[in-house]
Amino acid sequence: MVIKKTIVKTALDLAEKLEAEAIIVSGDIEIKDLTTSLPVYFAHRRPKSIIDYLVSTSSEQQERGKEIADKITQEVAGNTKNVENVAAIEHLLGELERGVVVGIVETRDSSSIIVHDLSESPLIKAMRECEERVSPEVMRAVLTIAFDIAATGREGSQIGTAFIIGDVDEVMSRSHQMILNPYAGHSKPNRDILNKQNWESIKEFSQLDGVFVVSEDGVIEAAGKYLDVDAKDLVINKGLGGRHVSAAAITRDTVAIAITVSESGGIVRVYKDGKETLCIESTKRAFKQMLPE
Ligand SMILES: Nc1ncnc2c1ncn2[C@@H]1O[C@H](COP(=O)(O)OP(=O)(O)OP(=O)(O)O)[C@@H](O)[C@H]1O
Repeated sequence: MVIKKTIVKTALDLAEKLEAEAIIVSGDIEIKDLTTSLPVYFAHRRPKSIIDYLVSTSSEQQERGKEIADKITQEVAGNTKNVENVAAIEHLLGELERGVVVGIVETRDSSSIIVHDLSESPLIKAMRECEERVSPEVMRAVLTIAFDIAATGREGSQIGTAFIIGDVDEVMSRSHQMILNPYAGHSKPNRDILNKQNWESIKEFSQLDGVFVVSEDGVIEAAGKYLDVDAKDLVINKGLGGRHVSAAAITRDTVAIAITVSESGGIVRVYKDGKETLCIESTKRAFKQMLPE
C-alpha cells in the first residue's frame, strides 16, 4: 500500500512539474488523500488479463514460465498503449491539448509511471499527414464517430464500417450502390458530418453493408457503397478481410483517405496512399475525476 501511494504521489508531483495536461491511470489504483489541480482519467480495464494465461495448459514448467514472463511484458506494453489511446481519444474529443500526459500503469506485480507526449501520438501524426487532403475538422469528426462505433457498437452488438473521405468523383466512379443510398435526395445540412445532430443517423447507417463516401469538406455523398477495386499488389496485414482491403486499395487508386472500424476487435485504422497510417484499439471513454487542489 505504501509503495502504491508513493508511486501515485510521485506521478502527481511529476505531472505538476511537467505542467502536464492530465494524469491517466490504467489498472487498479485508488487515489485517496492526495491533491492535484490536474484532471485524473481512469482508463477502462483492458479485456484480456494475465489470469487467462496463468490458467493456460502448457505442459512444460519452463515453457510456462517463459510464456508468463512474455505475457507480463506484453501486459505492461498493453497498459502503456491503453494510456496513450485514452490520451488520443480525449484529445480528439477536445478535452486535452497536444501536451504531455503522465500515466500510472498498474499490472499484477508492478507499478510504473510513464510520460507520453501527445504531439508524438500516432493519432496526431496521422491527422497531420491527412491535413492537405481532408479538412482537420472532418478528420476529427469521422475519427470521433469511428471510435464511438468501435467502442459501443449498436444495439448490443459490435459493428464494422468504413468512411472514404475526399476525391469523391474518383471514388464514386470506382464503386457502386449495394443498397439504395439512404442519403440520396437529402439536403446538404442533413448530410453534414460536422453537424453532431447527424451523428446518430450515421451510427444507424453504419450497420448497413458497404462504406460511406464523404467529401473533403464533410458532406456525406453516399452510404452502402461497394468499392470495385483490385487488391492485387496491396501490402496490407494478411488477416484483414474485404472491407479493409478494399478501403486500403481505394486510397492507393485515388487521393481519398479511408477510416475503417473493424467489427472484430473494435480497431480503428486510417489508410492513405494504400498504406495503413494508424491503427488504434478503441476503448470505452475513461472516467474523469477532479481531486481536491
Ligand atoms: N469491396 C467492398 N466494398 C465495400 N464494402 C465491402 C467490400 N468488401 C466487404 N465489404 C463489407 O465489409 C463487410 C465485412 O467483410 P469482411 O469480413 O470480409 O471484412 P473485414 O475487413 O474482415 O472487416 P471486419 O473486421 O469488420 O469483419 C461485408 O459484409 C461488406 O459489408
